[in-house]
Amino acid sequence: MAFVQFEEVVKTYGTAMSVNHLTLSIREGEVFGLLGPNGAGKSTTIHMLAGLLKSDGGTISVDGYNVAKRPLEVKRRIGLVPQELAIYEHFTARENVAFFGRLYGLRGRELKERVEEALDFTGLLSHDNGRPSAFSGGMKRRLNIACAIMHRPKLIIMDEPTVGIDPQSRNHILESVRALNRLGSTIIYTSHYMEEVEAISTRVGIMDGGRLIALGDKEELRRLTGQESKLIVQTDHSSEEAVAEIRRHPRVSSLRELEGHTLELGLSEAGTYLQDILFILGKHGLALLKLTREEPNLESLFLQLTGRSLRDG
Ligand SMILES: Nc1ncnc2c1ncn2[C@@H]1O[C@H](COP(=O)(O)OP(=O)(O)OP(=O)(O)O)[C@@H](O)[C@H]1O
Repeated sequence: MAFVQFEEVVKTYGTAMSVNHLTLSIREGEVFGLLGPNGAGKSTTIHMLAGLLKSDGGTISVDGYNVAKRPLEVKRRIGLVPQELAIYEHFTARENVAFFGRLYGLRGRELKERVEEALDFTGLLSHDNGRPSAFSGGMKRRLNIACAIMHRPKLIIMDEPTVGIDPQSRNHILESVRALNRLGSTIIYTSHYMEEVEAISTRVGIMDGGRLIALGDKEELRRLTGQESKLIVQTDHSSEEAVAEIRRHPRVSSLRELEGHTLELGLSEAGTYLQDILFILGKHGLALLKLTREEPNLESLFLQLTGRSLRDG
């Protein structure tokens, strides 16, 4: 059974449909990446899931509990890391995490242990008495995460947790997403950074204009693009014989000759090829100057589905 289930969920603002009949199942143990440009409906979707926003139609359930009918059961299972920081500047890091722990009903030794655990997990233990006003943007985000995970939720929802932060904190956050998942939490993660989503998600949903326009694991999405991997080969000079021979290789499905003694090869699915190509180049006395492989990515899939770039928004 799905751990998170959206069934024909709708949210409208005035006449505009921000979420348009969304049906989506997320299994327990997944790191689910929700990708889409600004305004796609990602935040609206997860705010409805977390019970912060009422849907105008359809149903959402978490672990079998209907979000509208059993909000407390759902909230107990969810840790939401919001896009806007939800921490108190005048509390220390430790006081912030403890504050959220009390909201979740934790007291005494259990509270103390969980605070320790959450600070340690987010790498903030040595800054526990510092106040967020003196923290970097990345440290504030990590504190935001500590507050959201301290009750060990089964489902962690992160809304663009790495926007505008330094690379070190970004890596720390991505690493903690993986670690939380290994510890058993299901993760839903929104982003418009496709590299990030590609790197950490087990499955990806792509939203645009309130609709889910693609869904699958990386391999399924790659097949959706219908695009091949490309190999770009630059040599010191050109040879027609070498080109003819490479063109006949069973894995080479297309070949384009580019400027500067460069070939662009489209590669079909199975089988080895690199050894053979290098052998052909050597046989015809060509020296290899540069070799790069380009994989189709989520950006190209989005472009193909919508005719727009993800980054354009
Ligand atoms: N409170 C609101 N009132 C009116 N329109 C809203 C409101 N909240 C969101 N919208 C609209 O709903 C649509 C989806 O917005 P949403 O914030 O869910 O997108 P998003 O994919 O999360 O984008 P971002 O990456 O910018 O957070 C947008 O067109 C937005 O303008």
